[in-house]
Amino acid sequence: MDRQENRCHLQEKGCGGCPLLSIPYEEQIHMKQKEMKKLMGNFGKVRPVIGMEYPWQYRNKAVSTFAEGPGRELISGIYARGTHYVLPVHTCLLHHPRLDEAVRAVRKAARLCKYRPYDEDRKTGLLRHVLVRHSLLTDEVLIVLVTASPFLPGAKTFVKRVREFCPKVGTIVQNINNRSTSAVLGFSEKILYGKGYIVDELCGIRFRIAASSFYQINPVQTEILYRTAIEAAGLNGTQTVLDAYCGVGTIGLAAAAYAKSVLGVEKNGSAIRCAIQNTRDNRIHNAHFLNEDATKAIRKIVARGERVDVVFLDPPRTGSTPVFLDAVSRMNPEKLIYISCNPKTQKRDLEFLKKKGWRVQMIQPVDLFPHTEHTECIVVVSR
Ligand SMILES: C[S@@+](CC[C@H](N)C(=O)[O-])C[C@H]1O[C@@H](n2cnc3c(N)ncnc32)[C@H](O)[C@@H]1O
Repeated sequence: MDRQENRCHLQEKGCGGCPLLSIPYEEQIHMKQKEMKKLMGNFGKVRPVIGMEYPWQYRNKAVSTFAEGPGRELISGIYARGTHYVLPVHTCLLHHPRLDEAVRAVRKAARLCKYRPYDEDRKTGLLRHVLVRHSLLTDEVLIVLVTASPFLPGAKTFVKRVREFCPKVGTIVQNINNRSTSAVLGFSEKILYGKGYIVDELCGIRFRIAASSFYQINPVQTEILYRTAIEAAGLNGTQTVLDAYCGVGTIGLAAAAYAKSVLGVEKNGSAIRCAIQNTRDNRIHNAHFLNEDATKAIRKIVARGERVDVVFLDPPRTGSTPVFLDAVSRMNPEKLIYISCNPKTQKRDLEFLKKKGWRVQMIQPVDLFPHTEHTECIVVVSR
């Protein structure tokens, strides 16, 4: 690995995005292995962490926050560690280069349109953040411009300029966030240009990704994650599958070819609309999706006396709920495949399942987030 790549001027200025950057990647993997063994070792053998061949430029998503520069010019970047001061970011070692190109285009167009950054204290100005997503399949970029109020003066000129400066921009969405919050996105949005989503491919399946849908940020490692999880499920075409916390349907739709049927459950409405459309676009006839809280959905399934053979669950960082785990346990599937980006809450949930008589069969960490302290982990559980 090129040693030069381990140097970043942003880190010296206080960027907290890559806390492990100064450590060689092989050593990072070694540290993550030790960490996972310490955390999960009581459940059984922890397989070697699957690292990334080229652990750079892997991110398909970036968020840049607007602020005022020293000469009152519009700048954008990330908050310096532990502060509310925005560090200007022009390039990042972890971003796909198209993301930086798109953010530069937005900044340049916004300056030409004389847009001002939103000031949280004074409640003045317009622009809060820009979120960009890139598709490795089409090389297209989705731009989400987050504004504090709905009116975007000269929106047509803004769109024209952004497309001139970055021709790979496939769609531009305006998201309105007028709340006092650290959350990036607000609840309402309008499409300024294009279809409002981009299409990417994982495991041979095409996925629509809308502005507010969850989508894994490292597509190369995500393919490895999903293939490993689906293989570990041991599907042979006869099993019924539940994909809980399914996002745009990625795991369930990738597993559908090996299952009798798939039911996906997700509480984000726009993600579930994408999931339904993704089944149609990929001509998958044995998958269905439900827009509901996963805990409520599983309780209803169990109350109806129904059961599924295999459960994939991939909850948010907070993990699942005792009610969900209890209901799944009572439903008694052959296998649970628990995928998590937060092994601490995963461990808590596994301890709950252990008390109900479940046993861990496989622990497979996958490094989805090189140069950061985070690790994704697949755990297979059965009775
Ligand atoms: C870590 S993501 C996994 C998504 C998907 N499996 C994937 O790999 O792209 C967690 C998902 O759970 C959804 N979610 C969060 N809380 C939920 C709940 N209580 N019920 C159902 N879905 C929920 C989020 O919207 C998000 O899409």
